[in-house]
Amino acid sequence: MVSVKIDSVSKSFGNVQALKNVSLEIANGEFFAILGPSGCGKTTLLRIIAGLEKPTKGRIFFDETDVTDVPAEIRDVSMVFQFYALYPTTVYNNIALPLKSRGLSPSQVHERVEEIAKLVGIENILNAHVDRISVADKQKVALARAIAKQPQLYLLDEPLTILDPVSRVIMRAELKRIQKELKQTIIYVTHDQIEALTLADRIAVMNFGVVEQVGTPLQVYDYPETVFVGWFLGEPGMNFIEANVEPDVLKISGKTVLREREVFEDLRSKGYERVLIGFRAEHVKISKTPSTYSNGKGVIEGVVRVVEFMGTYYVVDVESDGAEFKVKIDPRSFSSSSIKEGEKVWCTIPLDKILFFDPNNNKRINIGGSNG
Ligand SMILES: Nc1ncnc2c1ncn2[C@@H]1O[C@H](COP(=O)(O)OP(=O)(O)OP(=O)(O)O)[C@@H](O)[C@H]1O
Repeated sequence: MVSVKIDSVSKSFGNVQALKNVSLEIANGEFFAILGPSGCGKTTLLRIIAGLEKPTKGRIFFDETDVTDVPAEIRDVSMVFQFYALYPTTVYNNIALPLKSRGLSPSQVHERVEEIAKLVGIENILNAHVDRISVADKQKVALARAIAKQPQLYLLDEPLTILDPVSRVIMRAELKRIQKELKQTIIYVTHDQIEALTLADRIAVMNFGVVEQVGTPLQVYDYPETVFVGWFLGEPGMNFIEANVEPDVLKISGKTVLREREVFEDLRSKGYERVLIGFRAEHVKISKTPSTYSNGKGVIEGVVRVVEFMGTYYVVDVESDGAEFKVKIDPRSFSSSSIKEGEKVWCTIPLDKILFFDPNNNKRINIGGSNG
């Protein structure tokens, strides 16, 4: 297994700049996810790491070795794609072929096929033709074949996207188990935040060819460095509202929502008169009884616009003088009769769950103390 260093990589296709100065370091044995919306450059980056695409600028290193000009065939990586491409033969042969080409003896091949099949959970279908197995099993065979190559690096490009929702959840858990046993470096491309958050040791969140943030799942979720990362992660994404900073209070549309001298002195000393406040829907407490701001919490008055039942939770859209935000509520602490559309509500947010962003560049402002 290897570590991977991506050093200032850019890639253009004609006028399209698919990657803009991307730098990342992936540690030995790390499960590293590249997460972002469609078209953000994830696949291009993976293909550059595999050697299937050349960067316009920048270098790629495996451990200390510069592999930028090393052809794909000798980079010793295994790729698993969204659409598996299997040999039209039995499951057994699909796993055995890479082993044979590595020069293993027939008995070694047999032993290893059984080992890998067991690891991936396909030991019962070894004799089946790949045309006759389920989509989820086909993806498992693709993974087993990748493992049989015993590469120094695994590259997975949306391997679960093709599966139905139920198989996807099962395979996600399986992948996590397999990775724990494999203990290999894996780079995993996905647009699915749940996959990235549940599987990865660290995540790079990308947007428009740029890496917006790299961090552990908790870091990127709790302390997004940019508005995009806050918005992209979470269901629903983070709320953002523009607010005015006064010497000791924060106001939204002229109404005080937070009184916290230290924080606002800090913001004003940094030159901010306006900021974006960011907070997650699940950190808001909604109430029909009036509440006022006090130390350690902010209060936003508003009117309920929409109440949506999402199965395991409710999302309430609240409007406050033109600003809108979402509140997430556990059904156990909510009866749909209690909060109705059109009603006035008071929404409380703990100060340590409020982040501040620069409205000019959409980056998070570091506040001394609890704000990351
Ligand atoms: N061979 C190519 N020729 C021209 N443009 C390309 C090529 N490959 C990718 N692009 C463009 O580069 C940008 C990034 O594409 P890429 O496939 O890397 O994104 P992605 O994040 O993987 O998206 P998706 O999840 O939809 O595959 C897109 O605008 C895409 O149209």
